[in-house]
Amino acid sequence: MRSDVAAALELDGLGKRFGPKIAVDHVSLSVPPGSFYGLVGPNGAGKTTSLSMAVGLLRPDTGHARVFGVDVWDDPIGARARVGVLPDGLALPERLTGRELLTYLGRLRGLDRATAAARAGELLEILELDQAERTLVIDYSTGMRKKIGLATAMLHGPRLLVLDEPFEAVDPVSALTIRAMLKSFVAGGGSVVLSSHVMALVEQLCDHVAVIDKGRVAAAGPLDEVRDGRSLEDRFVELVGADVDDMKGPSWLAS
Ligand SMILES: Nc1ncnc2c1ncn2[C@@H]1O[C@H](COP(=O)(O)OP(=O)(O)OP(=O)(O)O)[C@@H](O)[C@H]1O
Repeated sequence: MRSDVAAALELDGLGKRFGPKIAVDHVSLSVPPGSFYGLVGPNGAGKTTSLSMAVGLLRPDTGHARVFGVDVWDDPIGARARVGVLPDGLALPERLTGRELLTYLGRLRGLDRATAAARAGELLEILELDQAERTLVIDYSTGMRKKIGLATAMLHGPRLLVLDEPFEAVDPVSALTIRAMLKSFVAGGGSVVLSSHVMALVEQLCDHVAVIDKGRVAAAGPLDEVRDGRSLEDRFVELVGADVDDMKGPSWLAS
């Protein structure tokens, strides 16, 4: 496949088993370049496992993942240059300040000193982390870690961002900042794939969506096609087969 016409991200029959548990069962998805793609699914559906395989962090048992036509396992360096990743539970060097971390990672990714410093400063300011200039990453709150993780994903100027729950634990003002940043990234021709449990957010931000359930793709495509005239939440509940009438708390808590 030629990279100038390729999907931003293509998953082709990805599968992963952990012992007897089939976490991901032949997932195939195509993310068009320039799209804002949401991945939703119940807890344990296989979203994180799929995204980890998609960006080369976890080796699949079956299938392939390609970033702009570049196979993430055949050409990991080529693929990594094109994608920025916010993984679940990102491990960061903790004994650095946010600025030191971004500058260091920028240099590791081949940016010259001046560019690394300028991008670090700009990202810290946009994400409102510049106040934490003298704070070590180990002392960051969960939301601040999410924001610095997002900054590390963007630092090398990739054309695709793959973000596992980027809004989790982020305060509403920061969430607005991140949304605006991602929207302008897409408006400028970038592509975003993100997972989220917040249907309203996916509905507002994304133009494409995939519903993952029990390791499989239950539905995927343009948002309006997947919603099929309903809210995403209603469609989601319908697709994953939740019995809303049967939902109740423990009997001892009701009395
Ligand atoms: N390293 C692992 N070892 C064993 N089982 C795993 C491992 N990672 C994931 N699983 C299992 O694979 C399944 C899919 O997990 P995954 O984390 O991909 O789901 P998810 O859709 O991201 O869930 P959530 O929305 O709760 O984050 C789950 O049943 C999980 O317990």
